[in-house]
Amino acid sequence: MAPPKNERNQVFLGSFIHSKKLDELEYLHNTAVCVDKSGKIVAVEAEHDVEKNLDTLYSKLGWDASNVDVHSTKEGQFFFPGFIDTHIHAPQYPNAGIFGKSTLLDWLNTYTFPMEASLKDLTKARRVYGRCVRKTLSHGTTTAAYYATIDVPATNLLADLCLALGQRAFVGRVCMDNPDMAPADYVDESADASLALTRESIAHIRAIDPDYALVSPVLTPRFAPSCTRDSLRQLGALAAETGLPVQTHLSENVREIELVASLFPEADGYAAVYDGFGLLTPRTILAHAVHLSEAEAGLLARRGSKVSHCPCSNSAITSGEARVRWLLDRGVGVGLGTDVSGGYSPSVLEAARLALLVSRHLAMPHQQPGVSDADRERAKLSVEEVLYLATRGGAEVVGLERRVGAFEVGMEFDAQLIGLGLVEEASAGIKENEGQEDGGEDDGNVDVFGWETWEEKVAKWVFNGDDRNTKRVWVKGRLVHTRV
Ligand SMILES: O=c1[nH]c(=O)c2nc[nH]c2[nH]1
Ligand SMILES: [Zn+2]
Repeated sequence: MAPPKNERNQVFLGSFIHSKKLDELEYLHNTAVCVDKSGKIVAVEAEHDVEKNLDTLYSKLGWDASNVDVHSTKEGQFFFPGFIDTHIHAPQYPNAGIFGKSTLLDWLNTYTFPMEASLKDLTKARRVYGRCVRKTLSHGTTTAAYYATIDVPATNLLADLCLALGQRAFVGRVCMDNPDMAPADYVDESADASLALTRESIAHIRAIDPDYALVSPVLTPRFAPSCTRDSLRQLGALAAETGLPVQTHLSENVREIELVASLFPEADGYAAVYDGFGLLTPRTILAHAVHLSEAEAGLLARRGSKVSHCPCSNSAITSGEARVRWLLDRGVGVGLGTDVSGGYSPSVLEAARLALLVSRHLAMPHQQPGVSDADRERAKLSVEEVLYLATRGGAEVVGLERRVGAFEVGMEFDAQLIGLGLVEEASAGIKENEGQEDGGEDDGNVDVFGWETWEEKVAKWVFNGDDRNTKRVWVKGRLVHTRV
């Protein structure tokens, strides 16, 4: 069941920050963003004198003031577009933080497949998926591209929960029909069975959300080694038939790449395997893309396929550093993925901060032999750039760039209200835990003294912020999370 529809129009007043382009944030102060009952932004009035102009604004929009809810920011607060997690495995959520010293292929067998298989139990699946969706919402994730499991009822349950809890989502039943790459109790019986089950899950999602207004299916071959040629061929045909998005993994780990070369010797590289089956489309989300060749990056750019950069996972399970600047320079769209639970954190803010740090590693002198000093320096991503990847970049990766990612007329209102702790002059250094003693809000690790520029406040949020700063979250104009 979907959350109740808004019966009222809404005006959000105060400071709004969003990406204008890759390296530029726009700061809109004293601004009114008007959102109609359907969740669409119908007006953005910058430098709005609130008291004077609200009535004028309502009459311009044909709104009756008695049917409008007004939300204002408090000092130190700002609205930011909701985050887009372009790659996350909901059934792996209980394993977040559990990976030891494993790398991809042994990690899959040791931790991942057993946990995913166990979610055939729908009681367990409900507990895990409910927590995962609520937790990601609390971190400001308004859109998530989820992998579920091979199990249809559990996959459908994840879609139901996203709709009920109000998160915009892509939900994919995982296809894996290669018995050599999976435990006996966690594998599709055949390529035909894999496709039939996938169609079943698509039909369920179409039944609960006919226009895919909030939740959409996504075709999900796990990765090339998990799938037979027959299932990859049928999935490519299904992508062409339905126009549905596709998500899979690409070039994450060196041993995985060797495995792909041995399983698909006819293909000229890992990306070419997918291309040969029609799976590189403008709606394809490729997670990781750490070790791509120049030819593969060119192929992705020509096909319009996009990359989900997962710096947390790539660091945790020792996969490597994806070259984000290098991909962007070649015309490949990039967004951020938490990749729970290869990645240990469900937070896209954490992914943004790690994307920035990993880009600094690429700029270090011992890295990338043969690359010039200037090009290494260019690898560095800024605060503005990683926030772009977390919002507009992600929207492009999941094909929603016209609908979400910024505060623009015509877009839908997917947003988070961010609050940063202001250190009071009078009490600073006197009381301990002053927030709690005052009964005030817990603003976590971000301390703002009042003299910072807005650019500095945003940088402090990116490096020290967490879900304690995410006070409220809206999807399509509906309030879906309030920090208590
Ligand atoms: O990060 C990853 N997580 C997975 O679940 C997976 N499966 C194949 N390749 C994978 N990579
Ligand atoms: Zn993954």
